[in-house]
Amino acid sequence: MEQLIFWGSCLTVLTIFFGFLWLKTLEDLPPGPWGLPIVGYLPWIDPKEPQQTLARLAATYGRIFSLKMGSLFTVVLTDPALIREALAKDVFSDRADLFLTHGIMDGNGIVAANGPKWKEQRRFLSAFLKSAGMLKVGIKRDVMQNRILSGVNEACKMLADGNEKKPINALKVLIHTMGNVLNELLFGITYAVDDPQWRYLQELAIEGVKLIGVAGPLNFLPFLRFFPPYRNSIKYILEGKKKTHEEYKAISQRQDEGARSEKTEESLLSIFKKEMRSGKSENFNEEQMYHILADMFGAGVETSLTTLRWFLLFMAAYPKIQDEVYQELLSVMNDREDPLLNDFAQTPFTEACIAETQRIRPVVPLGIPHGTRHDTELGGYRIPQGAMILIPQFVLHTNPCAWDRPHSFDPNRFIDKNTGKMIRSHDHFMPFQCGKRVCLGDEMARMLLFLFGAGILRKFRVSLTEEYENDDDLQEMLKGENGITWAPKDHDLLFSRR
Ligand code: HEM
Repeated sequence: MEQLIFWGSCLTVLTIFFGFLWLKTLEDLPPGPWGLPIVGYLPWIDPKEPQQTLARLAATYGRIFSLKMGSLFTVVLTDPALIREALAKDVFSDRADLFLTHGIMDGNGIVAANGPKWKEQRRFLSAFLKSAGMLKVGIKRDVMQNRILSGVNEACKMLADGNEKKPINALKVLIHTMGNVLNELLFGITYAVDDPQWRYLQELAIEGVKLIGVAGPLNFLPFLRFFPPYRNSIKYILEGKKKTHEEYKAISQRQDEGARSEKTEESLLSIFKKEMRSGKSENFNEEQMYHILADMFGAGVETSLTTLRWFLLFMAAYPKIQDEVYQELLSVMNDREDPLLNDFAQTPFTEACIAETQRIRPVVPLGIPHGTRHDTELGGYRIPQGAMILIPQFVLHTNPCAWDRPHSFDPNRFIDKNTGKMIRSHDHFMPFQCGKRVCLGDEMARMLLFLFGAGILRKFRVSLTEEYENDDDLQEMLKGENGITWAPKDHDLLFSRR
């Protein structure tokens, strides 16, 4: 009996001691909800609409809070000033240790890279995009404009070829045409619409992004990859990565064997290879080249394409707003059917509709996570090294203190009532994030969205099919679906020639 009391007392003292030590580790961390061992807060995160879970937590905990995603300590920032302060610093510029970035991409490419390698590759890509015409002014900008317009024209031709009473899934048209704008930029080639290899790459882009989400359990509990249904998803993603790299290798070999043109010489592939041959840096190697090309294609096409699909969907859902856009385009373009980048400054309502689409349906509603390089401090709290930093765009974009009726589609909120001009900067609007790692292609994204959006609406009236005449069905469809991006559910639209 005495022995039992002795061991019982020892156990109690040890429990209190270790409990105290554990509580000490939580001291000064941002507040937040408790979770369970191993899985953390994951069981409470709505897998279909994780952005809604974070919005609810933000309403309770405010501008900065923390939670465990699996065993990964996560800090969520919902205050624009804190976000700007953090993302301007080197210490917040890494990527968090997710299965997607570290397990599958192994820190290669640009999106998953960290430290000096990331800095070097970012500098190289930024210079490349500028030389390719991603500029606010200058002659080179026309090169980019023409490149995009050839995609817009092909898209409009494909939409016009359809019977205007027959609904069209715009995804198929846009992924081919917008994808080819990026193919030309990255490889100097475009694919024919029925090229089987291109069809496979498109399918991969459409299906692959559905399989793993930023807040998905696989990112935090990598052992799940051995169990169904995750096993099949990972198999598909890894197989896709391998086949994509094989296709890039084949393109590269064809060009080495003489299949060259002015366009291939100016492509990212060609410029990367020159850098590789110069031997200046070990980060310019073949493996990294395939990752960079895949990253640029994924980051450029998936985001812009999904935003454009949301835009067309909202235009179809709100025909009066669409008519206002059409009238504005007509007043600036008159008989000219192809939009130009210079029209952008004179079409504030069109620009406002694109911005409102990005506000209400940010394609990355939880943002692209960052990670901390070493222990640091933010907003008066301690942030440990290796923490994941989430910038939930959806929470910022729908904060009721910053936006009137945040869940209504209302482009006029971006129009200055006195001047009629577009309000370009808004504290709580960050579709491209900000700071050191801000989207590298933000200017090109604006060009793509305007030229494709205005080009299509100048030529076509876009409408919903009968399927969505009932408002409940429409609202259900507008909830979209979450993967790497938040995309509209599969749908068809009617395109009638103006
Ligand atoms: C509507 C379209 C787009 C949206 C909403 C978007 C949004 C974003 C966001 C939120 C990030 C993360 C920034 C961060 O980590 O702080 C990002 C990164 C990136 N974006 Fe975009 N993007 C778009 C289009 C493009 C285009 C057209 C390109 C290039 C052709 C591009 C290239 C990149 C790259 C390379 C990164 C990684 C930057 C890095 O890790 O340093 N994006 N984008």
